[in-house]
Amino acid sequence: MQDFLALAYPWTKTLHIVSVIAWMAGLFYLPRLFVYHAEKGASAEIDSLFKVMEYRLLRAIMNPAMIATWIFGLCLVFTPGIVAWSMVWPWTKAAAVLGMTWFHHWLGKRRKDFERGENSLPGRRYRMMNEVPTLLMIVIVASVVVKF
Ligand code: HEM
Repeated sequence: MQDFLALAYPWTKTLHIVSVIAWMAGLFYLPRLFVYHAEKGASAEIDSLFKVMEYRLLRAIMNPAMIATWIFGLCLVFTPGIVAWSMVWPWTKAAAVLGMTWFHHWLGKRRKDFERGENSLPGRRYRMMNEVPTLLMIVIVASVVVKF
């Protein structure tokens, strides 16, 4: 298994980065949809259009992309010689990735609130929360590139 992971390393990393891009696109876009939904979703027609967009973005893109990111990321973790747990970067990356996964689930809960017509947060709050994935992404990319 270790030999296979070492051989597959460039492809595993390619698939990891591709899944990360798809996941991040959704993590940036879904809170933007929530901003507009919270502020402009008054008419029944607009409300149901937002609900369909949010459902499809989460189910068809973000959930599969998050699962693929985790699978290929864990394959990289088990590839021999890639992660040195004595260094700091694997721990900062792991903490930020757990934060990103929490944020994904938080968005999923807010989507259900909108679906039930029970959203209680203003657009301003979603604008603020939109900064969370940006900050986590900076920590993650610095961790894997600088490798402090
Ligand atoms: C979900 C759990 C994740 C795990 C277990 C994981 C794990 C890993 C591992 C072990 C590497 C290999 C580092 C190397 O080849 O030196 C890697 C590479 C990378 N990861 Fe992740 N990762 C995860 C999520 C993410 C996320 C959310 C992002 C971006 C926001 C990300 C961005 C990257 C990038 C850009 C690389 C390539 C770095 C390079 O080779 O220069 N990863 N990941």
